[in-house]
Amino acid sequence: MAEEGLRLEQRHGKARVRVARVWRHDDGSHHFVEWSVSISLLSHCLSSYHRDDNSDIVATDTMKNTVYVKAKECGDRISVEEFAILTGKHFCSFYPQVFTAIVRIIEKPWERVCVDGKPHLHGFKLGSESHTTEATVQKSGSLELTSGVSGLALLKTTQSGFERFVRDKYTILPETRERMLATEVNATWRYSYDSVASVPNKGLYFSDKFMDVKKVLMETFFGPPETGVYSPSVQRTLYLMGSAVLRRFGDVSWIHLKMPNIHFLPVNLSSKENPSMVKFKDDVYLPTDEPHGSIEATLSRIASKM
Ligand SMILES: O=c1[nH]c(=O)c2[nH]c(=O)[nH]c2[nH]1
Repeated sequence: MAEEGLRLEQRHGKARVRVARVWRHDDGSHHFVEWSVSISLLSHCLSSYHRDDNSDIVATDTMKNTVYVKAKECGDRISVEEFAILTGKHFCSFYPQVFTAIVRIIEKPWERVCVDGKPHLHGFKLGSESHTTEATVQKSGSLELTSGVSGLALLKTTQSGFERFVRDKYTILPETRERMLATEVNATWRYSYDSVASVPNKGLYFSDKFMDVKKVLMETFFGPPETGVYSPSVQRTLYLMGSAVLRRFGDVSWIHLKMPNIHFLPVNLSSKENPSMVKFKDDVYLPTDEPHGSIEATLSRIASKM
C-alpha cells in the first residue's frame, strides 16, 4: 500500500522463543524435545506504521505465549515440522488480519542415552547436529515446508583427492589422490506438500524422514564401511549426496547443501640442524578452520516433458 508516495513492506514476530516439552508414557519412558521457535507474521496492521493506531497488532508477547499454549496442547508426540505447521495455521486462522505466518524452529539434538547397553527411560545427552524447519502457511491453507540439518560434521581419513584443477601462476596446491576430507554439512530440503491439508498425518512422519535423509547423506559421503568411496572433489561428493536424496525421496523437491572444505594441512617441520624433524607421511596434520573452502549447491529435478 502506498501512502505519502512510499511503499511499505512489513512483518513482525518473536524470535528465539525457547520451549522444552516432555511426553510421559505409562511404561515409564519419557520423550523430550527442546525447540527455539521464531515466528514472523505478515498481517494487515498498516495503521500502526502510518498512525499511532496499534489496534491491529498481534503483540509479539502474545506470539511467545502461544508457543507455550500450543506445546501444552500437544498431548501426543509431534515432529518439529508438524509443530511449525500447526502454529502457523493457528496464527492465520485465529487472526483475521494475519495472511501469512512463517515459523522457523531449531531443535536441539538431545538424544536418549544408553546405560549398560540399554536405552535409558528418561536420560538424554546433547548430540551435535541440529534439526531445523521452516513452515510458511497462508490463510488459504497453502504451505511451503522445508527441513534441514545443520552442523553435521563429517570426516574421512582417506579416499579423497583433488586433481586436474586449473593451474596458473598463482597455484601452488599440489595434486593429490590421498588427503583428509572434512566438512560440516548444512542441508535444507523442501517437501512437495503444498497445502496444510496434503501433509501426511502419520504421527512422526517428518521425524523419521529427517533421520532417513541424514542416513542417505552420510552413507553417500562415506561409502561402504570396508572400502569407502573415492571422492575426487567436495563438489562431486556434494552432488552425489544431493542426488541420492532426490532419487530416494519422491516428496523432496529440492535440496540445498552447503559443505565447507575444512582443511587438514600436512605437517612438515625442518631446521638447518634437523632437516627432517617431521616429514609428512599421511600421518600428522594441522587442523584449520580459517580459511576454509566454501562449496554449496542446490539440486532439483528438471520437470519431465511427459
Ligand atoms: O574438493 C575440493 N574442491 C575445491 O574446489 C578445492 N579447492 C582447493 O583448493 N581444494 C579443493 N578441494
